[in-house]
Amino acid sequence: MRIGFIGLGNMATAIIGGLLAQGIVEPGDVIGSAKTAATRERRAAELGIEVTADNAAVARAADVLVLAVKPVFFPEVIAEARDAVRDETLVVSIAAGLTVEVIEGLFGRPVRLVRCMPNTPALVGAGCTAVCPGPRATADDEALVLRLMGACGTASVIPERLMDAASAVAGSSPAFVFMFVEALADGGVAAGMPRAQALEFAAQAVMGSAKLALETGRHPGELKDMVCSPGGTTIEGVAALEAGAFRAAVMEAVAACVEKAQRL
Ligand SMILES: NC(=O)C1=CN([C@@H]2O[C@H](COP(=O)(O)OP(=O)(O)OC[C@H]3O[C@@H](n4cnc5c(N)ncnc54)[C@H](O)[C@@H]3O)[C@@H](O)[C@H]2O)C=CC1
Ligand SMILES: O=C(O)[C@@H]1CCC=N1
Repeated sequence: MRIGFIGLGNMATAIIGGLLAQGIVEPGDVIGSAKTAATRERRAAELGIEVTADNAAVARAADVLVLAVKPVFFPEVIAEARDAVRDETLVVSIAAGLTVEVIEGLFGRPVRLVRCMPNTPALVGAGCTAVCPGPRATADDEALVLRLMGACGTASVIPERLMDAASAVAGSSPAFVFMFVEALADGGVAAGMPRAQALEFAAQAVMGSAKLALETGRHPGELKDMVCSPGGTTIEGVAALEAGAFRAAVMEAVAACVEKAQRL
């Protein structure tokens, strides 16, 4: 099976890296295209995959074709590649905001299409991917995408009406988490920790907290209460975050992502 990626940016690279690391594909199974020679050369060196400037060549070679450019470039990329896409090719879009209907409209014909909303932790096998099969995707297509993306973390089928929410909560949220980790480390540095140690402690504490929530299934509020010793230090920090409208700010970040996705 050959997997083609049109676009070799941050997300495509994370997926390819995750698939390679998990041994799901070999470098020879992957062909990709990127806009610039510099990107093509870098990805070829990093990943050991075949690269080209020719999107139609990627489409022609691919049994699974991943459209991994930004939404704004979908019209030109699909116009360039669609005649080379075989009827039996499975097309996977990872674009935020673009619906199955819009993407099929750009092809101008029925295609075996599955929408995915992955995230960058796929690179280390800890991704979270939402999957939405189009009307002409077969059960085997859905199973294949679940297998590929499930090898890079978790992969779950959701209704298309929730894809913008999933894009915010899982696709975009790593950026928010990295901001949180950086801010925790800044606080540690302010209290005298060396920067590298503060970053390691912050990232490990966030990863451990997420692992504790996922593996126990206990509500985050309960887990938060487990940390807040009566009259202790943590509850002072919780009070400071509440005073800074931390939860409201996070909810507003999700809403802003959803609103932008709906405008794409
Ligand atoms: N970055 C992320 O964490 C996530 C991104 N996505 C989606 O993935 C897609 C790509 O996003 P990023 O990787 O962040 O963007 P990026 O800017 O890092 O990469 C985009 C890639 O597309 C290439 N490209 C642009 N025009 C092209 C063309 N005409 N032909 C061939 N290649 C072309 C660029 O050279 C670049 O390699 C977007 O649709 C985004 O919504 C989805 C989930 C998460
Ligand atoms: O920022 C974006 O548009 C993409 C989609 C989700 C994460 N990154």
